[in-house]
Amino acid sequence: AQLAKAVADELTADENLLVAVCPPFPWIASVAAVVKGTPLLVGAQDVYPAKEGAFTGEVAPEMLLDAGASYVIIGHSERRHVIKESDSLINEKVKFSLASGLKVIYCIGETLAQRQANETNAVLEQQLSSGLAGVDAAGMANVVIAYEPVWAIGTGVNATTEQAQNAHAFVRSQLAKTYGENVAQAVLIQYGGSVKPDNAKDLLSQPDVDGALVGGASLKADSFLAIVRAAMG
Ligand SMILES: O=C(CO)COP(=O)(O)O
Repeated sequence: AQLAKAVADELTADENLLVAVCPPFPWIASVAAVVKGTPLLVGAQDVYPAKEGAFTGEVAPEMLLDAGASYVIIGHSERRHVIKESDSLINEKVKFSLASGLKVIYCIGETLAQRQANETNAVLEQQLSSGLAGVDAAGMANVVIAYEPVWAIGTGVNATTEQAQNAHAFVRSQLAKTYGENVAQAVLIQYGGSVKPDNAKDLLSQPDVDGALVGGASLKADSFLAIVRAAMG
């Protein structure tokens, strides 16, 4: 909550900029309390797709909304690869969260082996179609896509501006095929994976890179704010 407050204190409202922090579950309510009335929004890192029931250890969308979250990250690479969430569970989470009134940050991205095998676009296409199955064009108004190449997350090795732009342009072209050009242009596509103050400006200046999903560099107010400033241009 201290970190979120330090960030919120420095943020000025800007209609062209959305900034959210997504703390682990135990801190959502305390973070939401300190950023209330500021432009800083709050999200969760995961959710379970049920309103209520016997799902010990899981957290429902209504609980997140009640705690003050408006966003939820779904399909993060660690959920896919470490926790072994299936495409169908991820899709249930996306649909249920949207129906519950949460905005979704839907993460996709290829592993190093998939990139080296030239499978990046195929993986992105598959993750988009499976994760967003059943989401209509209106629903996409509440979806942000985060392109996070798995090999770039927490490694210090970010995608080059060209790799990021190519992947983002491909994602947008896929969205255009499914939802039409207007929806595709309106969807925010964030890049994530070793975003730092010194590479944020170059990455964010790419035409199809609309934002950043920041991990390690978000853990210090100074570096997170430097990235926010880079996003402001
Ligand atoms: O996974 C990420 C954000 O969710 C990225 O993490 P890093 O910025 O630490 O690479």
